[in-house]
Amino acid sequence: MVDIRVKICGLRTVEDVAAVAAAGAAYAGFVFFPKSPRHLTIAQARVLALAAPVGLAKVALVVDADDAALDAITEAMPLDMLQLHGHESPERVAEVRARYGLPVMKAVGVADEGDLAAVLDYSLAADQILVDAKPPKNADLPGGNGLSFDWRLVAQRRWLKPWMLAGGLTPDNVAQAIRLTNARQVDVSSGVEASPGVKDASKIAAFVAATRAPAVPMLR
Ligand SMILES: O=C(O)c1ccccc1N[C@@H]1O[C@H](COP(=O)(O)O)[C@@H](O)[C@H]1O
Repeated sequence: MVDIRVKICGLRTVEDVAAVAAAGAAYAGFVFFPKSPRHLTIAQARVLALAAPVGLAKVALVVDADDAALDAITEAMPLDMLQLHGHESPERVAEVRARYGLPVMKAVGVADEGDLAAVLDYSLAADQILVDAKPPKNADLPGGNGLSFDWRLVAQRRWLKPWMLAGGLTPDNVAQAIRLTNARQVDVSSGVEASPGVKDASKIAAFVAATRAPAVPMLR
């Protein structure tokens, strides 16, 4: 069976970190975006990053962050990856990667086929691509909205860089999403919450377990 690497994003407590590690996820995501119910101060995130066990990769999610903000985050805590979830250009992605010496994952919002061109645009600059649902116009958040896109758009795609599927994934639909898209990495935030910003350990465990289970054939 292929080992699917799971990222659980938007952790806010040390209990969340423990639940993510116990479930066997590969990545823990910390959100630095004040409008998000998952936003952390640097001091809060530092506590969580230091609580993460060896082997759980710590990802800082930022949205159009400037160097001052990234300096403060990266100097305060050990990190394994930066996730850029705003309108960062390929040039800015390359700049961030060079300045901080960390792998960079660039989020690309997808609503239709045309949006996939951006995956190529970022493929040289970024280490990984996060293929997420495009947020609705006037949404407060550029991600973490619990919305999915038509997975058939990325079905069986091969790209230059490793990619991660996100957007509206849940314990109930992730196996089907993996089967349809052949994604080897998946990312979830609201689908494992009891309420916005409040993670549910049983949903985290169920989500990771669902990525390990053989997917049932899709009914057409
Ligand atoms: O989670 C957030 O609050 C967030 C805020 C700003 C940008 C991105 C955010 N989350 C990312 O979006 C994906 C998908 O979220 P969901 O599962 O549909 O709720 C999430 O995994 C984060 O990487």
